[in-house]
Amino acid sequence: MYALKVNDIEFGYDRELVLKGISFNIEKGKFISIIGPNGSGKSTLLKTLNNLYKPTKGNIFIEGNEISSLKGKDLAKRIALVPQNTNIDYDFTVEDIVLMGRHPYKGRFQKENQNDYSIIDESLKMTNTLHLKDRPITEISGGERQRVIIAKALAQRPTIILLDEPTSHLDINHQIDILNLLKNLNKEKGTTIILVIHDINLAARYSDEIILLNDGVVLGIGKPEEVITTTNVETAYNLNVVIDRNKYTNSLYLTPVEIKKRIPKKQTETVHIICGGGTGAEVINRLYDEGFNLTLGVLNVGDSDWQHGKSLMIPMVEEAPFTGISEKTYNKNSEKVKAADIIVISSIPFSRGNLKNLISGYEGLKSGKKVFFIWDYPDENFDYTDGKATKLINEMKQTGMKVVKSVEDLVRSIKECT
Ligand SMILES: Nc1ncnc2c1ncn2[C@@H]1O[C@H](COP(=O)(O)OP(=O)(O)OP(=O)(O)O)[C@@H](O)[C@H]1O
Repeated sequence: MYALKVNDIEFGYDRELVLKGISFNIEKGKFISIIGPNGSGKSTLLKTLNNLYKPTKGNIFIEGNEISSLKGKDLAKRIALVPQNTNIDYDFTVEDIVLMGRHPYKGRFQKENQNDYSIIDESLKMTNTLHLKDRPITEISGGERQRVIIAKALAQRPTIILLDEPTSHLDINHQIDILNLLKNLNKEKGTTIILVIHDINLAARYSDEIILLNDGVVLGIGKPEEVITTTNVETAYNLNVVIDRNKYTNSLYLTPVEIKKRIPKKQTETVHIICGGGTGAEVINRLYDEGFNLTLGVLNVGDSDWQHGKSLMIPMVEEAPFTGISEKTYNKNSEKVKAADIIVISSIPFSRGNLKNLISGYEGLKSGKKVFFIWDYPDENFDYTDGKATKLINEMKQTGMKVVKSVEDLVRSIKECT
């Protein structure tokens, strides 16, 4: 049985629909983030999941029960909402606030009993707020208040906790603190956590699954790597990004990149640059600024030249990270070589992995293209291919490949022959 089943729901505040046919299932014990641009409907969705708003179409099932069939207190024993703005003006103590979480378990006029007080203490302990128990809620910090509101939700003893931007207004240290607390709850108690969050990198790091909302519809749902793709982020946020893995946490890491304005095209020639590992950056910049049409290849996804190419939106032939060039990729690169007027080989390492890149350049040369090689190696011991690469380069030189000493040299030579 699913913790939550959402079946084609629609909802709007006035005439316009804000949720436009949303469906998804959430398994018990999952940690789920809902992300999406401002106004995409995240908070509204969360409120429908807590029955604060009733969908005009579709159904929501909480642990198999249709949400509207559950009485207020029965619903509150299953699901707790930590709202976005928790400004409390009255001088309630922290303990008073957390006591409110026991409301669903009490009859009218019934006083709290010992059991309630031990659950409150346990909730305060879990959120590391026991020491604040007698303090007025108005006199504690934002981070502490967020913990206390979570403690109140815990005192409700729900199986699902919904949180609307629990980390907004918190510094990075307290953001991590709150997310670790939620992750512990999720792991130790099996509580299903569903939170709205703006920080995509934190969502990717903590979540089992992500729901990406865009303009009231689900644009993506699934594991972080299935949802956080350049295409989805571009569609939802209108943002050009590079997606990599964080080397410390190994979670997806997204970096927005500036899209440089393309200068008016001055050249009609296309230059295909064979590069990698940062050897292409300067060549790319110079030829880009000169207005040439550029293509790049073969670059492993995540490579620094790959990132550079992405940020300038240059078409390129890509290979999976840290893998050799497959036959299919090699053929794609050959297509780009054929389509180009000029081939530039940057001072790529003479490694086995790069032999195929050099061979592509050689093919271009044999088919009559102008091929330039930037000879910018610090010493003589750079051939890791038992001499194969050196032999190839020598043959290419004899076939007419032009060797240049620097990028400056390259640009001058290219301009001379175009
Ligand atoms: N109480 C309301 N009455 C009328 N319209 C509302 C109300 N609350 C939200 N809206 C509208 O519904 C749409 C979705 O708002 P919602 O707050 O759900 O988006 P969100 O994705 O949570 O946004 P944000 O990231 O900015 O918090 C917006 O166009 C918003 O203006």
